[in-house]
Amino acid sequence: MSKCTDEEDPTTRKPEYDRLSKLKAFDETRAGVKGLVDSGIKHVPRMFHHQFENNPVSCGIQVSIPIIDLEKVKQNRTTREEIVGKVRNASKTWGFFQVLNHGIPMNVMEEMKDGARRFFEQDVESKSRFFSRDFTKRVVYNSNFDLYSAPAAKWRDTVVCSMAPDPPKPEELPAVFSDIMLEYSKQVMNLGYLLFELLSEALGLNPDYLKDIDCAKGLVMLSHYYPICPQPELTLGSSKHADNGFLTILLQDNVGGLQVLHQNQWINVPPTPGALVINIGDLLQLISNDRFTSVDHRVVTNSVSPRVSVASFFTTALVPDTRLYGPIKELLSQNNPRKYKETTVKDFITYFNSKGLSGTSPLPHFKLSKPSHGDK
Ligand SMILES: O=C(O)CCC(=O)C(=O)O
Ligand SMILES: [Fe+2]
Repeated sequence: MSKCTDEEDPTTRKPEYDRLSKLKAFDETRAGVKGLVDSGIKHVPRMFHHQFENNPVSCGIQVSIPIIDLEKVKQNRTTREEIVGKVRNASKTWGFFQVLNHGIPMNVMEEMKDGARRFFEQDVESKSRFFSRDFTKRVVYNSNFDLYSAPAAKWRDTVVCSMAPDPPKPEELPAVFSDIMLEYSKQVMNLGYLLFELLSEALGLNPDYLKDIDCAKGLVMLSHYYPICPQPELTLGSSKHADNGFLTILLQDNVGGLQVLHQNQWINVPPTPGALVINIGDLLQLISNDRFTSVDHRVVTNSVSPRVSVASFFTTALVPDTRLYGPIKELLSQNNPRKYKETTVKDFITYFNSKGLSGTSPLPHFKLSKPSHGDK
């Protein structure tokens, strides 16, 4: 076994552990976690070992995030209001829901997952062209965006691409999935517009409100590959975190592994044919003054099947933007005073990144020490 894998044979474990050089050696392979698995690794290297907290995993099949059927969203006022009510409840109590009949054709979703899988399953040389840690680049492939700052590395590889407001030219994207990335992201933008309308209405605002303040302006797409893991009990595909943007639309394959923290229990989000998973991000919680909730989630690994997911983040994190976001004034009242300071998306993300995916919410940092009745 080569040194870069950091694989530890328990019988020859050495007392000293130079974590940084292990991380560097791993990073320099540019082959990601998939490269470790392809090399035949039998033990999860120490840099991937996670501290597990005590929250139990719910074994009940009766608890699950809500599933909302959008089919009748444009049929008439009553059906629309019913759907808006479900979106409001789910966004408050769960921060997560799945949507069906959302308008993105099944074949586009399937091709997007196949395309992402093709990218990761090609040879290392082809992927290396996109290997970088500089997120100002249009396409960035690496393993663990916070490899050097997080307490433990995650068992996954990712390719990140900024798709809006300035869509890439096909030749800027990896050829193995450029066409489907463009098609899928166009469809995701349309679904995003609809979801932001429903969320605006759920807050009692006019349907265009959230779009008009640029919540749907930026789209960053993360395609994740979670290789098979020889010791799933030691590591995580994604550690506990909440998403920092406005909204996330997640496409997952049929393997499963995503869990949402609800009432201190990890609840599985079962793959549901044709469905997309939607979750509220931290910035939407902030501007809704806590009417919506950004909820912690994680991904567990397994030893049976690699998993692919595509997370589309509505965020202007990668766009120069000086707009200030604070609790929406129309939502504030004597009984509902403002809870947060204003921030730019850039400052919010910079603070978030300084913590890595450590599971610590950035929201308390932007909270006013005393809710304010001023400027409601
Ligand atoms: O792969 C998943 O199911 C979740 C990914 C995720 O949480 C993220 O990209 O923020
Ligand atoms: Fe996430």
